[in-house]
Amino acid sequence: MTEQYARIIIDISHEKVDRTFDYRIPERLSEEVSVGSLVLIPFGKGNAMRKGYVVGITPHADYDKDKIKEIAGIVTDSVTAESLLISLAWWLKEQYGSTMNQALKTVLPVKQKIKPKEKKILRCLLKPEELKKALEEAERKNYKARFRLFQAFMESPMIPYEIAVNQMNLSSATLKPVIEKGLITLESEEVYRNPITLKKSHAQHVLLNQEQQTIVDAFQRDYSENIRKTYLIHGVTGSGKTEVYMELIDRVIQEGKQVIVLIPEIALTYQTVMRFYGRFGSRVSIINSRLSAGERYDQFERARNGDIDIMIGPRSALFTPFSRLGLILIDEEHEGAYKSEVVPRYHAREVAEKRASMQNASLVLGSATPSLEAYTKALRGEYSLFLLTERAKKDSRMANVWVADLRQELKEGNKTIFSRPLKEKMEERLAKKEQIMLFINRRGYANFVSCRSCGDAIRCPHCDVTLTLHNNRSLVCHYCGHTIPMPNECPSCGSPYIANFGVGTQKIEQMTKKMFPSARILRMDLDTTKKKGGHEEILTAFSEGEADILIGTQMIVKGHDFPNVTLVGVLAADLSLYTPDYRGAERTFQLLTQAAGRAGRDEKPGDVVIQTYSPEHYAITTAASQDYPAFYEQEMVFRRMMKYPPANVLLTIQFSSKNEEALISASEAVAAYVTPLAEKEMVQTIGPSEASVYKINDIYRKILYLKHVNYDILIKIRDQIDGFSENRPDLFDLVLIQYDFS
Ligand SMILES: Nc1ncnc2c1ncn2[C@@H]1O[C@H](COP(=O)(O)OP(=O)(O)OP(=O)(O)O)[C@@H](O)[C@H]1O
Ligand SMILES: [Zn+2]
Ligand SMILES: [Zn+2]
Repeated sequence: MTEQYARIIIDISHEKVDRTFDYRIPERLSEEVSVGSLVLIPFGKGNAMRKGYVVGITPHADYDKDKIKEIAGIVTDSVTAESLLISLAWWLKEQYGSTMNQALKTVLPVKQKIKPKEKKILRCLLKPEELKKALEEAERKNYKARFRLFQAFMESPMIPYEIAVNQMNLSSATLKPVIEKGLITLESEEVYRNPITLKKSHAQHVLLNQEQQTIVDAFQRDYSENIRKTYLIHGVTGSGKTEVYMELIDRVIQEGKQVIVLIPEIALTYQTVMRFYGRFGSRVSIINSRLSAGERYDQFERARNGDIDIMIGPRSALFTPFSRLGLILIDEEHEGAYKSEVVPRYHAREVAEKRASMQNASLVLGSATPSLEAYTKALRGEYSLFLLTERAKKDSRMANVWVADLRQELKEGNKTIFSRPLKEKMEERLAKKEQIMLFINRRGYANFVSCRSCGDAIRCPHCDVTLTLHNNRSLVCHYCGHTIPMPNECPSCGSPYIANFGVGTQKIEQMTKKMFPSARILRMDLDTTKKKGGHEEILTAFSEGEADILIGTQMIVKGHDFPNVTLVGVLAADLSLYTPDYRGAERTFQLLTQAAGRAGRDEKPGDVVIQTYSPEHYAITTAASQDYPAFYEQEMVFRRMMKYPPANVLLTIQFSSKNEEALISASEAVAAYVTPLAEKEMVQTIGPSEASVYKINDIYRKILYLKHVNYDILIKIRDQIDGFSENRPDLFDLVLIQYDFS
C-alpha cells in the first residue's frame, strides 16, 4: 500500500497558522483520517502533543521521509463542523489568495460578548376559518396593516417578531389590540425553539407539475443511491423553482440531514421567508446582513447545536456549521452578489461545490438566466441540467415582449424618455387600473459615451469593452489603458448627439409625473430604501395598490410577485450593455429576462416594452424572444474570441497604494517578472493599467490581468508572484497586492 501523508495546521490560535506541517498517516488510522479530521500530533522539539486540523491528504510529503513524524491519534468524534470549516478556510486561502487569518474570519463567525437579544415570535391562535373571517373583516374595514398580518398568517402559523416589525412594517400599535383580543400571542424564544409545541403548518402544498416532478424524482433517485452531484435547474421566471427546492429540502431533512439555502439578499423578502417558514416551521433559521455579529453568531450556534435543519441566507450562510449537511441550494445562481468583494474573493458557487464534496452533500443551482459558467459545465456534463419551460401557476403565461427603437423615436422627433409604444401601453394600463413597473438598469458606475443617433457606444479596439470618460476630456480602456481624446462627433455615423449616458431614477420620476400627471408613482432606489425597512415598505404599498407606477433600479426586478402588474417598461436597456467590463451583455440579458418575468404573473396577460438604442444587439433580441440557448451561443463566441471567462480563467491582480510612485514601480516590476513565466506557460498578460476608479480615498489602484484556460497554472504563477514580492520589501512595503479569479 502506498504511504499517505496529511497536511496539518496546528491549532488555529497558533501564530504559524499560515503554513502546514506534513505527518505520516499510520496504517491503523488510514480509514479514519480525512480532510476535516481533528488529530493529535507530536510537535516541536519536546514532541508535546498538540491538536491539528487535516486540510489535505497527499502521497508526497514536503519533508524528508525518514524524519517525518506520525499522527499519534484521532480526537474522538473528530469531523466536527468546525474542523471541516477550518479545512475549508485553508482551501479558500490557497484557491483565492489570502492569509489564513482572513480565511478563518470568513468561515467562522466572530464570537462576541453581546447579550443575545431575546427572540420573540407571533403565533396565530385562530382556526383557519376564523382566520379567513378576520382577514375579510380587516379588508372590509380597510385596516391595511392588520390585513397584512392576517395574510401572512394564512401562509404560516407563526411569524418571527423581527420580521413582522422590520420587514412587514407592523407597529406595536397594530399588534397590541390583536394580542389583547387573544387572536394572536407573542411568545419568547424558548417556545420558538421547541418545535413540538408548534402547530402543524396549514400552508397549502401545490401539486407539482410534470416538469417539476421530473426534477424531484431524478434527485430522489440519485440521493437514495448515494449519488451526490451538482444539478442546474434552468427554469423560466415563475416556473415554480421554489416549490421544487422545498420538495428537495423535505426529502433531505427526512433523512436527518441539514440544508443550506442561498438566496441573494435583495430577494430575501418576507414573502420568500414566509414560504419556507410556512412549510418547515421553526426548523428554519434566517440570516441577513441586518443581523448584528452577535445575532449572526447566535443563529450559527443554533445550527451547531442541531436546533435547526435549514439555514437560509445570502453568501455567508454558506459557512453555517452544519455537521450533517446533505444539500446546498443556490437560488438565482447567476447573481453577482455571490462573489465576495473582500479578500478572500471567493465565489459562493465554487465554495459550495467544495463544501458539498467534503460532506458528501448534493448541490442544486437554480436560475432563469444561468451564469455562463454554470451553463457551460452543464453542457459539458459536469452538472445535470433540468429545464422548467413554463409558468407554474394556472392560467399564467410568459409576457409578450416589444422592442422600441429609440434611434427611430429621436429621428421622428420624440425627445422624451417614453417611446410611443410604451406611452400608449401605459395610458391603456392606467385607464384599466392595472399596474406598471418602470425599470432603469443602471449599475452605479457606467460612465461610457454613446451616440443617440446610431446607438453605438465607443469601445476599445483591443478589448471590446466600452471606454470610460475621464474628466470629460479623454476616453480610457480599463483593461489595457488605451486612451483617446473625447471626440466631438460619433466615430460611426458622424452625428453630434454623443454624450455620456446615465439618467437617475429621480429624474425619471419627474419626467413620468410630467407625462402622466394623474398617476400615483412610487420610486425605489438606494435613496428611498436607505432607512430600515424602506425596501419592504415600498413593495408592500405597491402590492396593496397604493400606486399605479413603480419606478426603480434592478432592486425591483428580483423575485417579487405582483399579480396586478401587467406592463413592465425597460427605459434604456443599453445602460447595462455598455458597462466597462466583459459581462455587460450577460448582465443585460439577465436583467431584461428578470424584468420581463415580473409582468403578467397572474391570469391577466403581461406586456414588456424594452427601449433601446441597439435593437439588433443579440442580448436584446434573445431576451425579447426569451431564448437563453441562443444568447449563450452568441455570447460564448465573444468570450472565446476575447479569451474571457468562462472560456478562459481571468486572474486580476490589483495593486494599491497611497504612494503613486511606489504603486507604479511595484506593478511594473511584477509585470516584468511575470512576462517570461507567462510566455513559457502561454499565459496572456494585459496591463498594468489604471483601475476603473483609479483613486479612492487617496489610494491609487492598478490592475494586471492574466488569462489562461487552466486555473492551476494561474495559481502557480500567483504563488510565484507572492514569493517574488515577499523577497523585495524595497518595492512592496507600501503596496498591497490582491488577487481575484473569475
Ligand atoms: N405546481 C404548481 N401548481 C400551481 N402553482 C404553482 C406550482 N408551482 C409553483 N406554483 C406557483 O407559481 C408561482 C411561481 O412559483 P415560484 O415562486 O416557485 O417560481 P420561481 O421559479 O421560483 O419564480 P421566480 O424565480 O420567477 O421568482 C408561485 O405563486 C407558486 O405558488
Ligand atoms: Zn452614431
Ligand atoms: Zn483595451
